[in-house]
Amino acid sequence: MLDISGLSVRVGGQAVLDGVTTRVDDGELVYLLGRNGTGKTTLLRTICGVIPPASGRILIDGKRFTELDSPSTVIGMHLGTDDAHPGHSARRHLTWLARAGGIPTGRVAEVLDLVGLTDVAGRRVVDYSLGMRQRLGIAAALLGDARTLILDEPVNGLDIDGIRWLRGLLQDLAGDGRRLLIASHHLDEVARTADRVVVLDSGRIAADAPLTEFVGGHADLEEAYLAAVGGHTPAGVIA
Ligand SMILES: Nc1ncnc2c1ncn2[C@@H]1O[C@H](COP(=O)(O)OP(=O)(O)OP(=O)(O)O)[C@@H](O)[C@H]1O
Repeated sequence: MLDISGLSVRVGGQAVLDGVTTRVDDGELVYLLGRNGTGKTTLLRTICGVIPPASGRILIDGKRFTELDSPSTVIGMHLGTDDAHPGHSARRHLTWLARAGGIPTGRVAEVLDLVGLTDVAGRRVVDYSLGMRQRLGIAAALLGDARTLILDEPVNGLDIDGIRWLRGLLQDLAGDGRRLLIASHHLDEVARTADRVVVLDSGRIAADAPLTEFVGGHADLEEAYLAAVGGHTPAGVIA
């Protein structure tokens, strides 16, 4: 289980997350929604140990990130499409990540295959399209075969086939009992696959409910989302 409790985060002297409490259970596909600048990426980066929390607690299988012996085999992360050195090939990037994470390099070919990049694995990342870089980021997240997966807007840039492929992959991963927390603005995908949605608004949890319960009496997911964020102009960071 991924368990987040009373999490507050300050970035550049300003409060970005305030008292965030939620969890992702085994086999759950949870989408993190919210307006631009409301703290989704900050939450995902804090879960992945990139940003230290000001207060609160994040437990992954009962341990804090800093207590994990082999983080890449416990939590897989895709936090952006520009993580790879542009002059390196996908294969070289993943091999480096595998070595750094203590993962057998034989796994590289497996994840390249899983994301459909085998045929272009020798090409430099600078020549990759956004969709290909998304696939590479997803491959990196899958490298350690971790049971907790954190993905920041993985749908962006994927073509229609790619979106369909990713949908199936995410459902398979959740079906295997993995827990997934995914930030997204793509409500079509959320409506198709989410078990639960968590909505952030100005750094606080505005809603956290199973998809069917969240949509509830609203016409559709979009209406439910807009009701959850109050339909107001975003206030930016917390005062
Ligand atoms: N390195 C930083 N320095 C200063 N402020 C930052 C930094 N990173 C994020 N912030 C601020 O934190 C707030 C939350 O940003 P964050 O990227 O987490 O939002 P988000 O919900 O992921 O947005 P989006 O949907 O646009 O990706 C914003 O006000 C942003 O300006």
